[in-house]
Order: sequence, then structure tokens, then C-alpha cells
Amino acid sequence: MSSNGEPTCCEVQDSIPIIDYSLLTSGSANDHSKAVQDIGKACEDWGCFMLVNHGVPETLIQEMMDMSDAFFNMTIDEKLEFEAHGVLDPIRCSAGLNLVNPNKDMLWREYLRLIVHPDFNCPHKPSGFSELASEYVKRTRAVAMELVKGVSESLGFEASYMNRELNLDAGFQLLAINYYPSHMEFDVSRGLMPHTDHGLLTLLYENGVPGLEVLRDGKWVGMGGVPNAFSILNSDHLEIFSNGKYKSKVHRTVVKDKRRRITLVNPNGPSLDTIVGPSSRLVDGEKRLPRYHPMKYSEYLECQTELIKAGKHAFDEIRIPI
Ligand SMILES: O=C(O)CCC(=O)C(=O)O
Ligand SMILES: [Fe+2]
Repeated sequence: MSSNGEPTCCEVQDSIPIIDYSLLTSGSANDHSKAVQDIGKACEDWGCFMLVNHGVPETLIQEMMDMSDAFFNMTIDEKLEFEAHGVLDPIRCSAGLNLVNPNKDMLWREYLRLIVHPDFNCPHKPSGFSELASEYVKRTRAVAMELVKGVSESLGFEASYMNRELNLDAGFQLLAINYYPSHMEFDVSRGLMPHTDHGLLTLLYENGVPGLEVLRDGKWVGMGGVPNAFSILNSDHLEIFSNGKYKSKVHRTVVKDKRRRITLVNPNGPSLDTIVGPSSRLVDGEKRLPRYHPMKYSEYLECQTELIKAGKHAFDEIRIPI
């Protein structure tokens, strides 16, 4: 931290944990329990990790990157058809409107946010987008659900516990595609302000252009740079459910590279009607007091959207002072 309490500038470190997904899913009990242990340690100590050997084909990811590029290269008028409204709208596109934001300090990006589970939504153009995105989110969802099982075991529960408690079969999954234009296209500060994500785990894939940073011990640490790996971040509802054990990861994006950056981001959460509080298995009336008030997931999303405008966080509403 600097003397005024603000985090100091980014430091690149290579010690963000790396988890080998193939060990988690391997038939070997030893490999599996080592992976579960590593996931638990990464979630508790770092709140994030890189995931390698995840089995999502590189060609599929590359096609998604190319398709996303094609989407954002449509005209503003074409994109306006998918313009953002409410937080629970199935398709929300920023359509470059941030550019006219009077706040010159604002970091800039375009985004497209799709609700892809339990119902799948996608723009009807460019042609083939919907089929491709449907395949992509099917694959990333399978990875996320396997990771949640690993997280569940790492907390000392059976693998299916979190799925059952949080109704993940009807879980709310988004595909958010972020587009930070090349420096040549627009000479603006490109990035995303510090925040945490809602849901349990966020999976993020970048197109080889760095920018993601996570806050660790008061310093910004660059994340990414591992070939063909997903960046995985703890999110708000993992912190709530684990009663504060696995903290939601504060992250931001600062794009210094001149090339355009595209990220495919999947927040994975409980079903919208699930009331999420600390797991009853992690609290008791004596020593382990609940640290968060339960709140319905859909209400959390709505309240978070409102609170951001006031520079606050939904945690401010539900955290119980100790
Ligand atoms: O694009 C990135 O680097 C980060 C995106 C992100 O944090 C988000 O969409 O919530
Ligand atoms: Fe995020």
C-alpha cells in the first residue's frame, strides 16, 4: 500500500497458482485429492488461479475470439439493436456508448453480456455466432461445474453439496465479452475499474493481450500470460457461502498494450431464486458466527447494480460486523 492507503502500481509476479484440471478429473484418487487440496489452497490464499489442461479446444476458443471481433466491428447502429437496459436483460451490449461519457478519467471498453444458462441467449448476428457461443458456453460450464465440485470438497463437503444447496442445475451463467479497442483505433484509456464479480467462480480467457490485474496484499499483480489457460477468480457468492473463507477477488483491467484486447468471461452463479447465505455447515451458534446476511441472488444482482452508481458494494448491505 502507498502512504495514502491506495494500492501501489502493478507488479508482475509469476507465483499465481496453476491448477491442472486434468488431475481433478483423472480417475486416480491421489491426483484428484491433490488437485482438490491445491484448489482449496489457491482459493483461500490467493482467491484466484490459472487453470491449464482444461480440455476446451483451442480452435473453439480462437473461433469465439474471431466471432467476438466481428461482432464488435459491426456498426454502432447494428449493435444498438442489442443495447443495454436492465441487469437481468438476456442480451446487453454497451455499443460503444461509453465513448460519449463526459467523465474523461473513465476507463473504456465495449461489452456484450449474454445470459446463457438456464436459458441460452445470443444476438442473431454475425451469422453463426449463436451456434458457436452455445458450444463454447456448454464447454466452459462443464469446466466450471467440475471446479465447483472440487471447491465443495476442498471445504470439507461432498462434491455435490454446493450444487444441491445452490441449485446449480438451474444456475445463472453469463457470457460477458469485453472488447478493448486497439490503441490505433481510439486513443483512450482502456480498462475496467477495480471490482469483484457476483456468482461463485469467474472463468476468463484473454486473446493473448495482457491487462488483468488482481489485488494481493495491497499490490496489483498481473494475471494471465500462461498459454491456453483460463484465469479463475473467486466471486462474491463463494465468499458468502464459505462464510468468508474464500474471499471474492478484487480485480481490474489496465490495457497498456497497443493491440486490441478481447476477453471471454463466464461468471457462474446459483439459480436466481436461491437465497444465498453462509453454509449452515460452516456456522454454529457459538464460535463460528455468520458473517453475511442471506439474500436472494436476483436481489443481490439488482442491488449491486444500483450500489455501484453510488460507489458502494452489495457486501456493504449484507456483511455482518464482527
Ligand atoms: O476483461 C478483463 O480483463 C476483465 C473483465 C472483468 O473483470 C469482467 O468482465 O467482470
Ligand atoms: Fe470482473
